[in-house]
Amino acid sequence: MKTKMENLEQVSSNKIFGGQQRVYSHESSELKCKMNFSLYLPPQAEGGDVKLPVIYYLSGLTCTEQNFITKSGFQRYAAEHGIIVIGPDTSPRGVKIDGDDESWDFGVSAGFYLDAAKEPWSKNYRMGSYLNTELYDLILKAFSNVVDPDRIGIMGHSMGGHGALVSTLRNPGQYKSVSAFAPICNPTACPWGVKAFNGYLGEDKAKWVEWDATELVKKYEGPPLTLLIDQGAADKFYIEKQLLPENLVEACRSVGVPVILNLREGYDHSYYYISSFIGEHFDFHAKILKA
Ligand SMILES: N[C@@H](CCC(=O)N[C@@H](CSC=O)C(=O)NCC(=O)O)C(=O)O
Repeated sequence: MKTKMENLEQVSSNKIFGGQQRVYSHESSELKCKMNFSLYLPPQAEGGDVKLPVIYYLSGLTCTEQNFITKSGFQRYAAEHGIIVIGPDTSPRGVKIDGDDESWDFGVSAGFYLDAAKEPWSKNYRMGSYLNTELYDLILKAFSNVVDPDRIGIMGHSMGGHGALVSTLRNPGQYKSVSAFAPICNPTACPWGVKAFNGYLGEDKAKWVEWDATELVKKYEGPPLTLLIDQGAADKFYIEKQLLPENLVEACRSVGVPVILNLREGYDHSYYYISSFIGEHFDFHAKILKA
């Protein structure tokens, strides 16, 4: 299938479950660097005469666009439901900033899907605007023959789960369905979040709450939404209180936002866990996006 944008380069394409798993690259104006993203076209996209729902999948710390497409097995379910799936990268790439590769939970591969406010990060680390405006608009334009702009959902894992929740709550109506695997639910109250927010946003905690799902849900006034949260009970990051799903559930209940928390006995934080339940998440999104 041809796209309508010259700023897009196809990096790879592999047939899987009757559809095409592709990777594209493009020059990002928000991030000021070249970025990859993955795109799965289910078999129903062939011919380009029907508009299909879309799900964005946001990966976690240390990931690129590759982890989800090679490890989760999502393509079987996307093909069954006829859903296009987009997977952005997790941070700007090829931009050298002092300290950007010193730790695995900050800098490269750890963009936290927010717009940094503090120098030197604020010039490039604008993953919030990149995801929710630049890439979102690019997909609508480049794949306008197959993408249904009114049926777009989002999901993610860990840092990407935080990104999915925050993107939905900050942009009411843009994503019609949302789910997350082991999300960082309350970053202002966990070590990963405190480190990232201090680094990217600075010391002003008023800025922090604007990127924290547990805080944002308390003020949510958009269209009705049900949050699906999945959590492995044996996940070391859950046990170490990096994820704090109970805080999000409590905040949702305090304001009457429906939330489902599935605690999965014995499962950890890995893609073994994600691949075990990815089908259930596709069922959840399909029910909303195809209603
Ligand atoms: N290096 C870390 C472990 C890193 C890790 O578990 N990353 C997760 C996301 S964690 C939250 O955002 C991940 O998805 N990894 C990629 C994969 O393919 O599994 C450590 O030392 O513990």
